[in-house]
Amino acid sequence: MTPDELAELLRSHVREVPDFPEPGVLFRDITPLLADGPAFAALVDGLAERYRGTIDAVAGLESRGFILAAPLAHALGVGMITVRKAGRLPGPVLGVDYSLEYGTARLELRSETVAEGSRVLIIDDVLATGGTAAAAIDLIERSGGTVAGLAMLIELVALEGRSKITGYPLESILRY
Ligand SMILES: O=P(O)(O)OC[C@H]1O[C@H](OP(=O)(O)OP(=O)(O)O)[C@H](O)[C@@H]1O
Ligand SMILES: Nc1ncnc2[nH]cnc12
Repeated sequence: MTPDELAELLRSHVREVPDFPEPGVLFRDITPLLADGPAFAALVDGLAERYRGTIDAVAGLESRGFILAAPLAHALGVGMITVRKAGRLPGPVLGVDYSLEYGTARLELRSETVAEGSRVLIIDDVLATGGTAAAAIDLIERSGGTVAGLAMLIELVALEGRSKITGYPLESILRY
């Protein structure tokens, strides 16, 4: 599938929900994509084709990133790293506080799950302000990994998340 075809696949399977989870936010909901077996499979296949042979692990960002990271890691035959919200992982963990389009949060990672010098692909559904992605980069690097790239299904360009992660290869399939 070409990048344009993948973008169209996404565009036709993402629902726009105004004022969720709070007034003023236009929420991009990927659940229609996940519920469509052939569409979800085509997306994972497209990502696997793009990254095959170039990475050693896939890091998924809780929780929607997990849904993408697990099948992609499986398709590539590499491990999956879980970057989780505060208090979910048994210690010892590394943690970092960050801000969201709506609210603040904390991400944690078990650094033992990142092999020294491994090339890690960070994946998530949406890049908004970039706070989550920047926090994940910080955790992977403090754990000894190398961030080989970031893959986002959707990039909300107006929120300028890309400016928080300069110097890292960031690819988004669909930009609004
Ligand atoms: O670029 P940012 O402004 O940091 O926002 C992007 C993040 O926000 C959403 O996650 P959320 O924290 O809502 O959690 P969820 O996946 O559990 O719904 C989304 O899945 C990204 O992880
Ligand atoms: N507008 C949005 N839609 C879906 N997920 C998001 N995460 C942060 N902002 C979002």
